[in-house]
Amino acid sequence: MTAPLRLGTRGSALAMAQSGHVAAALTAATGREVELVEVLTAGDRSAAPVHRLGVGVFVSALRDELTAGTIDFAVHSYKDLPTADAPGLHVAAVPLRQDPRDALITRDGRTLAELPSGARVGTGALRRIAQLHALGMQLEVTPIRGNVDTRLGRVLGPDADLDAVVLARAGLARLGRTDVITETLDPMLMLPAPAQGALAVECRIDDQDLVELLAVLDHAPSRAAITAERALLATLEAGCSAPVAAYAVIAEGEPTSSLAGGEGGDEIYLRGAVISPDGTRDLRLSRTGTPADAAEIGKALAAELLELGADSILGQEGHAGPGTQQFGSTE
Ligand SMILES: NCc1[nH]cc(CCC(=O)O)c1CC(=O)O
Repeated sequence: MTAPLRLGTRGSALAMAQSGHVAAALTAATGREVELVEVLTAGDRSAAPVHRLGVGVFVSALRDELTAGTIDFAVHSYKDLPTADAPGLHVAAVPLRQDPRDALITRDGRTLAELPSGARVGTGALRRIAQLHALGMQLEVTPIRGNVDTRLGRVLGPDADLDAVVLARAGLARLGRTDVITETLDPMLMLPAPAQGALAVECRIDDQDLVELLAVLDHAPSRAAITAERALLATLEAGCSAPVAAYAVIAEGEPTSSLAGGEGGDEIYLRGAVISPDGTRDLRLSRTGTPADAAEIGKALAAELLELGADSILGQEGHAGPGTQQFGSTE
């Protein structure tokens, strides 16, 4: 009998939900048993704001265990992964992405457009703070952090002190809590974080059997979308806590018809934004191409944003220079 595969996971409800989901899918597809191994990360131990904890608090502990061989694979929220490659490790699968949009949860059921000026909206992510300010609604944006329940408590709990919070819809979906959502935000107004809603299933690159086994979980269109979004982020030399947003959609083309002489084929549509935290500078562009060119499309869109001055917006944020590894999501 083969020993169960050891899946390292953080202990948070969200991490356990997504690891459990991947474990079940792998067992269903391959018959291999999977055992969850809880790993404590510095991010779980500290109450400090994530942007101060810095580098990869939610990721590096799992990667250390992977490299050391105490676990066989790990599941990350893809948007929390730094753009730099992790030596010796490989993202063996990008499963079907969940809805990547952000969700608004309000205390009294008002939609975003119905919030009065001065309404207190909680979010920790610079990307969300910037886009909320860019709406020009004079919202009072309040930094918050903590796990999903803590954040929801700020607006739904008995001690609610905020009018609204913004959270990733995908996180709520994985926890079975979409019932609390007042409004799923239009990406034209609130463009998601690069790779939001996607998972990365990572193992050691030299574990060839496992690389092949995990590939059954890969969803090619999701991987192409994430490739484009993260190429944009990497080319901007920005990290997952920068006020950078990107969202790629893959449209399936008509099957090739020899009668019509059509080429058919899928198309990728990538939208990207760089917004100053106060919302006064708001660069948004989009680009289309074929999914096979996902990385090039992301790079090209980033280059266009840089031509329009994206670097000076990112520079205001203590933007690190080339070669600097950027970690640490405030999402
Ligand atoms: N660092 C927070 C984080 N990382 C991943 C998710 C859930 C969404 C996803 O998997 O993309 C969240 C919560 C949030 O943004 O509300």
